[in-house]
Amino acid sequence: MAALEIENLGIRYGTRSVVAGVSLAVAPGTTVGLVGESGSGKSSIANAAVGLAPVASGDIRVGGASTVGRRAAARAARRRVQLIFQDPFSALDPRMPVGESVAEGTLATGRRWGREERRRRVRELLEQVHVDPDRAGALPGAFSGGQRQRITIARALAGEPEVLIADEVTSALDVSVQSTVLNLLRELQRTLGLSILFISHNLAVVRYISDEIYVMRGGGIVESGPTEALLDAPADPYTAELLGAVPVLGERMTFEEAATP
Ligand SMILES: Nc1ncnc2c1ncn2[C@@H]1O[C@H](COP(=O)(O)OP(=O)(O)OP(=O)(O)O)[C@@H](O)[C@H]1O
Repeated sequence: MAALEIENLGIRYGTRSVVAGVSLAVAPGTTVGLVGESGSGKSSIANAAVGLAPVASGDIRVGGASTVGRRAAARAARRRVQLIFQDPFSALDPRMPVGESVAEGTLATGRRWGREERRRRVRELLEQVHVDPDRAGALPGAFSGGQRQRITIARALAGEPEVLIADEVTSALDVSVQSTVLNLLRELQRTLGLSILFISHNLAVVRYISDEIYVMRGGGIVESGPTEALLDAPADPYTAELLGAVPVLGERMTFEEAATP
């Protein structure tokens, strides 16, 4: 069974349809990339998975359980998904010590936490994302953009998600910092067995991290497949166009070179 399964999804804001007939699956412990131009509906899909965008038709399931609707079972299924947003500068409350932000993330587990147990958990999570746990009392302003993004990842992990949705998580970061965040996600996936839906408009970034890729345009999927097969022989002209716009990561090219627009 897929960790995340989107079936024939339709999303409408009022009368405006922005996503139609989208189906995709993330197998357990894998990363699926969702790539496409701005406005193609990627973020709407991410938001719909956690109940922040209106599902007009179809279904989104986590481990077989539907996340759509107001029933308690759907709310519980939505808690099994954590979303990490693009902007590490606005994602953390500037007046709240980062350790408290991470501690808040544990609420999504639905369990009660003792004070000492939570404190230990926050330290462990910060260590997991390579942020010094002794800095848990510092405000977000004391950290760099890359560190803040890692702290938002720690907060998402605090909810013990089965599925992590990363929406343009590297877009606001300098290219030199992007690869450290991507490598962290790869490492966490290995150690925690996470399933990841990784959303970006940047094909080089998606290629670096994804086992499979879905290409989106105008609210629908135009093509999908295993990363290398899809990029070696794109069947859709739009994929070829996206591919033409970025240098290909090769043996001689570093991630930084390939990701620089
Ligand atoms: N809350 C909303 N209300 C109305 N329209 C919205 C809302 N959110 C997004 N849209 C519209 O839905 C369409 C898809 O937007 P979405 O953000 O999902 O695309 P995207 O591929 O993630 O693009 P980007 O990378 O720019 O965020 C756009 O035309 C956008 O204007």
